Amino acid sequence: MVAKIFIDGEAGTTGLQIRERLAGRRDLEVISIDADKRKDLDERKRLLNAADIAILCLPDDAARESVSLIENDTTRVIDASTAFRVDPSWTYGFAEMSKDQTDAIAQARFVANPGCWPQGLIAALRPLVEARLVPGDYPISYHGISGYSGGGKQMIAEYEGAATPSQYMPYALTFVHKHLPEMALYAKLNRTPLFEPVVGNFAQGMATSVPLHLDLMAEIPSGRDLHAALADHYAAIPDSFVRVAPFDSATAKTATLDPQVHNGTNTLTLHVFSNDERQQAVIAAVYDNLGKGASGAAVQNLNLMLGVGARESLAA
Ligand SMILES: NC(=O)C1=CN([C@@H]2O[C@H](COP(=O)(O)OP(=O)(O)OC[C@H]3O[C@@H](n4cnc5c(N)ncnc54)[C@H](OP(=O)(O)O)[C@@H]3O)[C@@H](O)[C@H]2O)C=CC1
Ligand SMILES: CC(=O)N[C@@H](CCC(=O)OP(=O)(O)O)C(=O)O
Repeated sequence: MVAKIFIDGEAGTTGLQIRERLAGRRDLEVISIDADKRKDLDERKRLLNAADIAILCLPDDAARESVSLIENDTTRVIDASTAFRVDPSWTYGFAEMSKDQTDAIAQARFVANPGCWPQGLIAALRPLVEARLVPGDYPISYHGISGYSGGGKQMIAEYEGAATPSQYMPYALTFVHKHLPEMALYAKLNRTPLFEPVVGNFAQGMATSVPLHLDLMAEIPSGRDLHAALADHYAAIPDSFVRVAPFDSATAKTATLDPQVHNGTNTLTLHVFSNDERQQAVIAAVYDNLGKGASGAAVQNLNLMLGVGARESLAA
């Protein structure tokens, strides 16, 4: 059976990159909405109900509207927005998060695709919290830089239309970013992280970091302990797109932290930097905001839900 896929929001930044990845697939048919009916409620409803899997690439309110338009009990949904990420009746679409998550996504009817910022934090911290190397109440700070496509069509237009676009723009300095509940829930933190995001003057890609004062841990881990816990976790995940850079090369090659290094792929690489004498470490993550951060992850989840090869349409 050829699965019917409808991308609601296919003309947006995330939707377009999903379309590109799915072009040429023979196991599925992308059913498209006419350009002049993109926001026509009846037409969206018709296509949402005709699809085997609907991928929502919309602002939160429009994504909620799409879900409410589904009247059958068969259309499955992957939602790229923030609307359902901490909803317990949805399955969180970060396949590498735990050993069971791949199967949970494969079976799920409603999958919430992860946010771009949360993925770097969850990838870096959840295995360390589960291994009790970092306590859940540790005061986490999370910093990162994203390409401007992270802000969708509007931010792309602002940057590409400006005579002198900002090179380095910190934002969310009220510390109430919409991704905080998702970060805390899935990284298993019971204290809200202090999050300081930055947008840079480049289109795509991101690099994030979590600094850790190891002397504040009950049992002080070494950098190698942190690295081993992360490497063991991701080695046990089938078809993981999360890689852990070798410990030694990570400390030697900071050039690999270029936020654009994984653009066009679905790879997320973690690096562990540490100084055991000073009892300090940083876990860094590098990935594409429109790869593993959004469109790539959506295709990874689609592949799991369709039961096809995990790497179909995805460059690693
Ligand atoms: N960009 C990124 O890196 C990431 C984005 N996301 C999430 O993915 C979702 C889409 O983001 P992104 O692609 O960046 O956003 P864009 O603004 O680039 O695209 C959103 C699209 O949705 C369309 N749209 C808006 N309202 C409606 C509606 N009521 N009915 C039908 N279509 C509508 C827009 O049309 P129009 O332009 O005409 O208004 C636009 O084409 C968001 O929830 C975002 O938070 C998640 C992770 C990363
Ligand atoms: C650079 C930029 O503005 N990024 C967006 C996040 C993009 C993203 O991840 O979208 P979701 O909110 O759906 O996860 C922000 O910080 O709000």
